[in-house]
Amino acid sequence: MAALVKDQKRSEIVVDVKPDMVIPGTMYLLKEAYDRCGEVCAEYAKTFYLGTLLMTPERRRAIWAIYVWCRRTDELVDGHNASHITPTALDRWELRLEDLFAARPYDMLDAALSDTVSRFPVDIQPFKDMIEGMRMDLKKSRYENFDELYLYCYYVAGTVGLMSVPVMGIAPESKATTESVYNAALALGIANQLTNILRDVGEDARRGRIYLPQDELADAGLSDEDIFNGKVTDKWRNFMKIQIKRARMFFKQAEQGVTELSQASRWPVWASLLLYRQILDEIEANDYNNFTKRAYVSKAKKLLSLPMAYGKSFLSPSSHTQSSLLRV
Ligand SMILES: CC(C)=CCC/C(C)=C/CC/C(C)=C/CC/C(C)=C/[C@@H]1[C@@H](COP(=O)(O)OP(=O)(O)O)[C@]1(C)CC/C=C(\C)CC/C=C(\C)CCC=C(C)C
Ligand SMILES: Nc1ncnc2c1ncn2[C@@H]1O[C@H](COP(=O)(O)OP(=O)(O)OP(=O)(O)O)[C@@H](O)[C@H]1O
Ligand SMILES: [Mn+2]
Repeated sequence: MAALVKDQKRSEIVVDVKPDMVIPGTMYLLKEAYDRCGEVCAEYAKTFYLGTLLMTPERRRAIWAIYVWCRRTDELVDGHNASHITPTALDRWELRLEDLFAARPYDMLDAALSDTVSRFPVDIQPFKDMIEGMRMDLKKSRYENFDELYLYCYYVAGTVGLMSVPVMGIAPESKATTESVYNAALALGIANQLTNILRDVGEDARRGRIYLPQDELADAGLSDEDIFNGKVTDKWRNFMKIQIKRARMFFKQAEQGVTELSQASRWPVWASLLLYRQILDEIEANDYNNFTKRAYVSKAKKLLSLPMAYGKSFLSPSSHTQSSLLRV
């Protein structure tokens, strides 16, 4: 009898969690949709893709779906058709986002994300904020101070951290507050974006954009002209040292949070943290010439980072482990 009650309960949960099981054929389409998301991720971001291969299958495909939505959002303002993009197009993209969160996806790739947000407690706000970041990017090409730049980084990258945590999961044994884990995820997004900006200074300048705090440039005795001329001077080196130091601070802040994630998610996040942070080392190795040289991490270094990340993934979450060790 007890077993029967148990079975009854279990099947209720199954129906609750997987409404798509009801329509024959949907599961097959959904698999196709997720597979396509995986292909897009593999094509655009080998490093992230590699990282996701280390996750559990459910989490992996959910991260792929999130990745693809972020990539499509970014392509709206950065891709080939970007010059035709208007704020109205972004408004339409936001309506479409609301629809997919309400289980009304427009296309296959949206359908994958729609399924993901029905399975994991992902909030719509960071997605909306990312679109807001793209709106900002359309109308703004200078940042007065770090506060303004931080806000931009939150919109386009901090949001990715917030979207990912509910999928990656916090370790059940972790004693860290949920808030502190989200703060670390936010910090990793900011750190990645700051690194991305420092790597791409020359490329962005050629598009008339300077994602560096204007007041700090002035303090260093630098002007927009200096960036457009792209000459590596001591003033530039000193400015860059400060910017790199700040990006590393955000990576440091993120480190504490990675350890609180569920075991299977720690390795890929460590891997992406270590890999992305090394871009900063490469900028230094290029003697701060980020005008004409693109800092990149060699294949060998990328490969070496994987076992390093694996090792770090065994650092245990904050729990009573330490105090109980002390008690022994
Ligand atoms: C395993 C893992 C790290 C998964 C996250 C994958 C994911 C959903 C990525 C989305 C990335 C994306 C397409 C964002 C759109 C805006 C954008 C382009 C941001 C830049 C990314 C770098 O991309 P790339 O090098 O390809 O740049 P180019 O376009 O080629 O110039 C960003 C710099 C931001 C990326 C930010 C993150 C990946 C946030 C990472 C934080 C977490 C995964 C949270 C981890 C949790 C804790 C507690 C630390
Ligand atoms: N097929 C490609 N065509 C054009 N640019 C590319 C291509 N592949 C990579 N890039 C550019 O070169 C940079 C470095 O590429 P790399 O393969 O090291 O990283 P990735 O594939 O972008 O992965 P991640 O973004 O996770 O580091 C990328 O950020 C991207 O801007
Ligand atoms: Mn990339």
